[in-house]
Amino acid sequence: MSGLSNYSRSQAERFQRHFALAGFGIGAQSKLLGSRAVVIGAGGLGAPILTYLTAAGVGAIDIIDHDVVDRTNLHRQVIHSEETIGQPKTSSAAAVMRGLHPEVEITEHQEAIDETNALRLIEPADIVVDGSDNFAARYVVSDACEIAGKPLVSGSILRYSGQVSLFWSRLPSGERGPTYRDLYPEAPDPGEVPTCAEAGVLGVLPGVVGSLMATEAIKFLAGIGEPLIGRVITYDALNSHFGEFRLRPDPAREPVTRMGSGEAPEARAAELLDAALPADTTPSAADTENSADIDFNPFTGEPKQADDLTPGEFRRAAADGKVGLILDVREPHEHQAGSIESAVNLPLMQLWHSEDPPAGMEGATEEAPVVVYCEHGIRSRQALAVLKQRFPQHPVKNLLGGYALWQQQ
Ligand SMILES: Nc1ncnc2c1ncn2[C@@H]1O[C@H](COP(=O)(O)OP(=O)(O)OP(=O)(O)O)[C@@H](O)[C@H]1O
Repeated sequence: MSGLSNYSRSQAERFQRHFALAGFGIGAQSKLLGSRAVVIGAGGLGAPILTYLTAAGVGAIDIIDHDVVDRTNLHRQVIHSEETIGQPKTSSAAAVMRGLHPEVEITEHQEAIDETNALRLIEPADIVVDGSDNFAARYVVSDACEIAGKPLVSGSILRYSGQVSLFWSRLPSGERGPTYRDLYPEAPDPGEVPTCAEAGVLGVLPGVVGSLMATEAIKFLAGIGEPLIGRVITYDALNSHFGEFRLRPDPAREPVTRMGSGEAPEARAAELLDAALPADTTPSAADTENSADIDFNPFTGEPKQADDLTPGEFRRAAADGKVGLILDVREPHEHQAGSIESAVNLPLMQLWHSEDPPAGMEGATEEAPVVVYCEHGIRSRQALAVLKQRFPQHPVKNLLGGYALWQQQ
């Protein structure tokens, strides 16, 4: 379907404002009508995602959710209603979607996505949109998308804040794009991060974050604009603040090749680092002998930023008592395997979901800032962006090249 003559009168009327939109028009609309989105979760995020994908004219939408509608869902899951309490969320949502756009092809999967069915469920997707609310589902969906090379719009919310990104492991350029595992390599231990049921969530928040997710999916399918690849948007409703940080694939992370294989055993971490580093970015002897001269992160190739400290600069600052707090944002097992003396461990995931400044941050000053580090200086840059956004009064620096480079010296 490409020309206007291919549209029925009612469809032409329905999409008139898209046709009139400069940069969109009949071409982009036709791409939407010819595409298929697979949406996981018909809950808080799923409600705006499913509604807007349907209204925008995505031709086929698969809904995956195993749950039934509960009254506690209704303060945010606005696709459901009092009348559908007790009914499967898939059919409750599908009824609203069919009312909105009868021509959309809806497939209901009333089942939980897991390691056994994920590849089958996402197989028909032109884009996957994850509106689930737990780590197990997010890793399964991310791993399946990485294996199948599917683009994935991912979002999460808790309390008053949320985040969105578009992960695509197999970029059209042939390069590897970042995935959820590059943002959060491993799931936190059970109980480490509270759920929305435990910590609460502002009812309107999934409306904002889910709408951002729907926007990214629609842009991607319609082929317009700049996709949110390699960037993570953060939203803090309490302070009315949008932030953004960049995300790159971790070169030390082994690509996921089969379901359930995503988490590299701890014992292999060092081996993986050596094996996965691109040859031309391995720190040379000269680089590591004189860290003051390093003006790039040898693990990513990224140039040194104004808020980066080389290992040499960090050592000198620490020796002069000019470090307020050393924050290790790696996972606890990484911290236990070896860490910088007096560093406080606060994994990135916990940092992200915590509202309070890390203990000890209050004392940080321009002369003695917080220094944040991870294994290769990738997660720590995300932590730095989060800390700067939330607590701008406390200066923060990033350890260039992370623990791996510091230790090599
Ligand atoms: N593995 C999964 N497969 C499919 N759907 C899932 C999976 N895990 C979670 N979901 C669905 O994702 C949705 C997330 O919605 P939301 O975050 O609003 O939480 P909820 O589970 O409905 O509510 P609450 O946690 O308050 O009981 C839910 O409808 C849930 O059933």
